[in-house]
Amino acid sequence: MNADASNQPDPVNSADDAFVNGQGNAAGPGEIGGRVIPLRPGTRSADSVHRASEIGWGTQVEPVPVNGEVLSPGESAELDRRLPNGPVRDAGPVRLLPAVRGAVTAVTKAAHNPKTMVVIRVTVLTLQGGKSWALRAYDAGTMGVYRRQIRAAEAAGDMEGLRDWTERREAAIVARHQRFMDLPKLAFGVVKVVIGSLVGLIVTIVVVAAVVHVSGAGTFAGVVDGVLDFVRFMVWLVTAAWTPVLLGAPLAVLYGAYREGRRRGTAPRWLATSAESDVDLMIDETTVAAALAALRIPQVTQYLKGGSPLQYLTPLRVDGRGTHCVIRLPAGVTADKVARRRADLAAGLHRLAKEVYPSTGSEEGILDLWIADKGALAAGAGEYPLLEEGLVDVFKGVPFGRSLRGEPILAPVMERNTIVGGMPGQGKSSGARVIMAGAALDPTAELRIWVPDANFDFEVFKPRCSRYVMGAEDERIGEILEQLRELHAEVQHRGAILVEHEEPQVNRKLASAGIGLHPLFCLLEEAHVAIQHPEYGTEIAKLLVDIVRLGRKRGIHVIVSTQAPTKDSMPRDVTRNCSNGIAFAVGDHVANDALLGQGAYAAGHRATELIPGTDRGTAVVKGFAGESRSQLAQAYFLSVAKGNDQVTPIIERALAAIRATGRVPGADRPAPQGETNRDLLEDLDTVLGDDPVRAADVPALLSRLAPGWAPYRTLTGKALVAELAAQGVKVPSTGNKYPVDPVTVREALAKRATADLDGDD
Ligand SMILES: Nc1ncnc2c1ncn2[C@@H]1O[C@H](COP(=O)(O)OP(=O)(O)OP(=O)(O)O)[C@@H](O)[C@H]1O
Repeated sequence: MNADASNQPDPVNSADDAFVNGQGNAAGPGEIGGRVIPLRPGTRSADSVHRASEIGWGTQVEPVPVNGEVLSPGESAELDRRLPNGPVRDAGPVRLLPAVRGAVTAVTKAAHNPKTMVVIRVTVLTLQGGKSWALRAYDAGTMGVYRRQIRAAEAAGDMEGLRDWTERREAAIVARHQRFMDLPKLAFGVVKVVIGSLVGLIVTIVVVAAVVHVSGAGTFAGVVDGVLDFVRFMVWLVTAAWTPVLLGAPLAVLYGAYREGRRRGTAPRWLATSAESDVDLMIDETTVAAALAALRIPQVTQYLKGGSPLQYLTPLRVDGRGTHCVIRLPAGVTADKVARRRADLAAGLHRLAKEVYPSTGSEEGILDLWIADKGALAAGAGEYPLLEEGLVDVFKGVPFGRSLRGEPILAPVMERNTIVGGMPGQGKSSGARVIMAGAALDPTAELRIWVPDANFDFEVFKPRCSRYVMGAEDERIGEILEQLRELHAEVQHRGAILVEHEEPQVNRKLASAGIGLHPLFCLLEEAHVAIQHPEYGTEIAKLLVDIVRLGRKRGIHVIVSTQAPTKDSMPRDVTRNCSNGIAFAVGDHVANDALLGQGAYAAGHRATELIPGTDRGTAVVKGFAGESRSQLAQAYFLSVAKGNDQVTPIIERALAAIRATGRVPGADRPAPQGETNRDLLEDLDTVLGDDPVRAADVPALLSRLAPGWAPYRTLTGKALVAELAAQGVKVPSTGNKYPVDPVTVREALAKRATADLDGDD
């Protein structure tokens, strides 16, 4: 609102001016005339500023008529209320002219009327859809895809790519030309087929009519009349349907254009209505380029600024539940750099971080990008397929999850071992549980589960297991060691059975033959806890190495689960012999390669690119689809939570299937009992011959006699002498050799026996 600068002072403006200039009006109270103070630039319209500079300080201001009306504070507040953006600031209390007020009210109403907004939005989207079709038609007509790739290869100095795309373009032109040349031939062929069909139809009608006539079932003319009636009906039907079809066609085209416009997702944001919050952004070359540009990586920005399109090694194409492409990034940018900005990239693509999977392709500078359709991954892998019914043949694999593309993934388990790893809480136990649930559903399979930790995760499997140990206490880990020794012996035994049957490895036939070669699934959870146990760890590690190395071909599948495998927490020979690798989010390339194989990180198989939390339940899996390939998998999830225990019904179903055929495989053999007590004097009596033996050499003899008895493994000569002294057997020092004399030992034994007898009396 312009100031009224006439000689007649505007009381409102005067107050305003005084405020903005920081001084009062020069005229005293009651004075009408006085010095006119020009307005400070920036607080008034350009027009008034311009005039102020023209007139200079203290110049008489020309009167300018202004359409306005002085309002009372009440009227001013009422106007504020009606105007769309709340109270008017710095405008002074004014009343609009009726015509302007009408227009403002109409526009305001329209802008706030959802129906009007929808109409505008639909119109804009339909027009944009039409434009998109036109551009696509132009693109297709002028071989746009090839054109852009040729430019991109040229810009990147990629001569091979340039040659390749040029050749592809030429081949496409030749093919199109050929199709064009073939058109007359095609049309002629269609005409021939139509005429042939007509003639065939007429002949058939004539033959049928003749047969009807001859057989006396009707007359020749009757059949022909019937056919003619049918033809007349069809003509009538087409004529009747023609008008609605003609009227509906433009509507269908408009609807198609609207859909196309929505897919492009480029309608102005201010036109979005709450009903369309699910509008998807169409993923195409432009949106991908824009999302990459928004990362503000200098080389990418510079490259795109130069007008060169991105170089697509695999152009964008629909891939299962999303879109996939492979891009050669501008020189100096690694795919890893982009992958590390995954959340930012996702924001640019209007996706959640877990819906965008950038990874390193076959070279550092090649970006493999998969973008899920909006919301497509929300349901995770979905329901475990064998939740309600079904059994498994482990020779065909067990259900594990779904690829991001949505295809079910089976984990191959025979002749393999599996290592599962990742940061805490990312899904290791759940992943192992899914594999073991699958194994449980094969009635021929035996299950052994060892959890060296106080952990409920696998308790529900207990009834299906032939061996189950859970707990972090030393005794529990000692038990695990015992059972690994038993398994180690079984590996050897199975080898002998295979030799007997002249087979190199267990197959389905042998596995089902009841000769001790049934599939055996062993899970060692939190394996690092057992392997790093101060007393039993070394032997556990040694046994594991042998079992994973030799057990594969003998029908034994070992799953080791650990957090971040290092050379101390997981022997290299174990990781090397696990051809299945399941890596949930990991912290560094060392853990990555331990899970996915040496060199996996360098080859672009990177669980380091998974985001802890965001990607819970999603893993990079190796060995599930060919040895050299890895893929991203969403694991099925089987809850064992109280009130939502999904595993127990599976175990019950598995047990019912087993009862129909026999017993839980392996459960008939009692678990090896860890040694709870040994008698030192009895053992010395056994290991010592007739001559005295140096005390330092005796522990080795005792260990050989009872390898499972931990105290013998740590026993020293000096400790032995002390222990014998405590039991009444004196060992002389004799030249510092401390010979343990079998005679003294046997005397002590006899003495003890007599004392026992005396006690009994
Ligand atoms: N495939 C999945 N789908 C959905 N949620 C999952 C999936 N896997 C795991 N989760 C969620 O993550 C939680 C932790 O999973 P889990 O116990 O398997 O992790 P972990 O890696 O074994 O953790 P820790 O190392 O602490 O034992 C689960 O309770 C579950 O809520």
